[in-house]
Amino acid sequence: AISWGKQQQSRISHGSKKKKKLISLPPSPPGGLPIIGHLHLMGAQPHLALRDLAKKHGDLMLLRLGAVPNLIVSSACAAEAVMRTHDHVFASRPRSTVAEILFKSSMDVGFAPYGEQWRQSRKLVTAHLLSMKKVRSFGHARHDEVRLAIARIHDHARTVVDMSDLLYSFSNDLVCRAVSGKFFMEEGRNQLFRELIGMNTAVLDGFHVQDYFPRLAQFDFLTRVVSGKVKKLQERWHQLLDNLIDAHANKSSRRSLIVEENDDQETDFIDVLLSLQQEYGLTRDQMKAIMMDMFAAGTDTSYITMEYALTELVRNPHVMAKLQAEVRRNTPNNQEMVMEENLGNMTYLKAVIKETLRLHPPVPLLLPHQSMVDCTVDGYMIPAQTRVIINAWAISRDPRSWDRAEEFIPERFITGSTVGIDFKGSDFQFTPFGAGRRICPGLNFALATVETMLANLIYCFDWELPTGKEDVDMTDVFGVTMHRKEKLFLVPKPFDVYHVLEN
Ligand code: HEM
Repeated sequence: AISWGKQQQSRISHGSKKKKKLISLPPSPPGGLPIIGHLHLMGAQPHLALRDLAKKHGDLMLLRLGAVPNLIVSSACAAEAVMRTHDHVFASRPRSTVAEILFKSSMDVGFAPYGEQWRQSRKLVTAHLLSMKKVRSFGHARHDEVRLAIARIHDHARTVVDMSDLLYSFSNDLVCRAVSGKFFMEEGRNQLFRELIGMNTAVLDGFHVQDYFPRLAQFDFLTRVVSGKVKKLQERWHQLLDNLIDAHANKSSRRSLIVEENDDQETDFIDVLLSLQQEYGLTRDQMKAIMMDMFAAGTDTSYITMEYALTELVRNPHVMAKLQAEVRRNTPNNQEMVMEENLGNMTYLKAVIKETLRLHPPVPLLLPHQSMVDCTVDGYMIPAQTRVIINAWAISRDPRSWDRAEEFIPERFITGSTVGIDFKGSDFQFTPFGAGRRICPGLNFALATVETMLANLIYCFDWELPTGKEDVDMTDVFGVTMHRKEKLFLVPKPFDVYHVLEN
């Protein structure tokens, strides 16, 4: 345990009695209060508050939030120490009571502590649900869903369209379709999914006494009320997912299709999980926890990325024009849509998406990590069971790593000193998907979704702000995922895609 002495100095000794080497804890801001510790310093925008504190106290800093010690990581170098050099120590997750109820004792991937159960689920997800091959096999489904979304926009062309709602529905429907195939639309299930996913985000985002004051929580009335609410939500999820699994299990012919490992077919995640049940010894609860993870992790994140990308494009007309030229030049002029095979040469599109993720990482503090044993990082002692918050948002706007860090300049990924920097987990100044053992396994799924949709939005329409609007409000709302406060309303003007060459 950490001793919070006068200077928050817990010193441990190494070596023989004669040669004692003292190692101190990372610096800690003054002003910690009894009981709540540094909680009051976090405010409504913790990513900003933590960045400002780090400027004064260092890139590795220790904060006590309630009763829990938190290591705050605020530079590329410190992030590399935690997610590469000592990744094996920091690859666990802290206990989250809400996640434990929702995901039945953390049988999922995202909230599970490091260990055999997590390793198994993670292997299953990366090898069978989110592999590159599997992502490619959803190409038709993606095109279908993009086509539907584009048709909806056409229906409202030249009027003000709620693009936030449209992009959210698109993202939601695509993940639902990947998980449960054509069943997701039946009986209005996509609406039910939408409601339950929204409720998940709300409970996972909330402040929960038990996570900061574990001992107090057992006597806390509010904790019991919240737990009751989460249990009800969990029951609704389980009813829905049980129905879906049963419907799939009854279609034995579909299952035999997968046993043949015919991955090019669009087989949904439930089909795959059923076919792997024996090999992985999967229980129903595990299957449901993994499915819920896909909804929780896959919907908001992709939607937020598309919404910010479109917002930045509208605010930066020269970037929009350059991207539009690239997308229209690289799409054969007899096509009504951009197909995935056309995306290969669209370097600027990829740079625009990178720049969006740099300025607006949807998960600004990543998911919390936790140390499993005592460890020395950068000369500081980090005790076992320390929660770790990586301020990816601050790091990807850090002027020590980025020129004109606050500006939207996709070109920085094509020429200059930051060319070639990628988000795949080896450039620690840019980790919107995390890095190391806990890196997001949905990266390729997300990219395929965002690239295809964005290319089509830009190809099929010219975009304008509603009359009377000069700019878009960029206020963020902080949470596990951070999104724009205001909805994005835009006016789409259809582009005559068959006359690209003449133009
Ligand atoms: C632009 C979209 C996305 C972003 C920015 C994103 C970002 C992240 C981040 C930051 C983490 C935590 C990494 C860490 O702990 O260090 C994560 C974890 C995870 N993501 Fe994503 N994600 C996205 C899309 C998706 C999609 C589409 C899926 C699945 C369909 C997905 C599934 C997961 C899962 C299962 C985890 C937990 C991994 C683990 O704990 O081992 N993500 N993601």
